[in-house]
Amino acid sequence: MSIRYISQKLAQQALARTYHRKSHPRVMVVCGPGNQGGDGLVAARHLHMFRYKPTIYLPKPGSKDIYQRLLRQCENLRIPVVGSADEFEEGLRDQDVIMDAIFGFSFAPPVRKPFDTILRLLESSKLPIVSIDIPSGWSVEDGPQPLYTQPDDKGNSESVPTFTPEVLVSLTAPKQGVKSFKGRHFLGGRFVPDEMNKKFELNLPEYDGVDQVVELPSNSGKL
Ligand SMILES: NC(=O)C1=CN([C@@H]2O[C@H](COP(=O)(O)OP(=O)(O)OC[C@H]3O[C@@H](n4cnc5c(N)ncnc54)[C@H](OP(=O)(O)O)[C@@H]3O)[C@@H](O)[C@H]2O)[C@@H](O)CC1
Repeated sequence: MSIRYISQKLAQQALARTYHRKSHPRVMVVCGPGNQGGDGLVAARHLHMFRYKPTIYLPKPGSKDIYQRLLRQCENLRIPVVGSADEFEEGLRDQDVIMDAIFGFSFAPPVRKPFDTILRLLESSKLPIVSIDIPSGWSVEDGPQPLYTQPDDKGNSESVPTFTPEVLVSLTAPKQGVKSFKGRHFLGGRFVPDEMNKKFELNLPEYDGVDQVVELPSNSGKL
């Protein structure tokens, strides 16, 4: 089984440890077009299997075959999928928590449409947010930075707010840019060989029993 197939399930596990399905059953899973969006689709499927009520928002579905197949699995389970920003904004009124699976480590500013609108909606939402790997819009190296839209034909660009999630689920190892993160921070990806851990001085924590996620000490993006 590949790293991707294992790691995709971890976001659901970390969310479930923080937001119980009885208090927070409705989860809006916002999926980007890359591998992180694929992780979001797997998390949505697992949330469904664990009796949450996920809704998927796909502003720009990924074109890879695996992405399409992951989406098909969600559709087969009748997990609702919304495609427009209006539906998303409307749908947010009936949610308990947002899972941010928009951008991971391949995000490169400036922000292209329609993701500027989506990041604004997330920032203004009063709902708790669980981000996968790195909060969308943050720099993977430098954390939250001033963010702008791609310049229009006249060279004008607008500022786009960044948000800070309540919960972060780092995959494999926390990224440099989340050192300042102060919310609940989980790490998933119990598949790094000891040799690699030592060689790159990752200083990864021990996982308990057969757990696939481990909670990191509060206020510590650094291991
Ligand atoms: N690979 C692995 O081994 C593992 C990966 N894992 C997970 O995958 C994540 C990395 O996945 P990734 O590399 O596919 O890219 P990702 O961060 O999802 O987004 C790229 C997409 O975003 C888009 N986009 C970018 N910039 C943009 C902008 N300014 N404005 C608008 N759009 C923009 C860009 O779209 P496009 O250029 O196609 O329009 C592209 O398709 C990683 O963080 C972790 O979560 C785990 O499962 C562990 C194993």
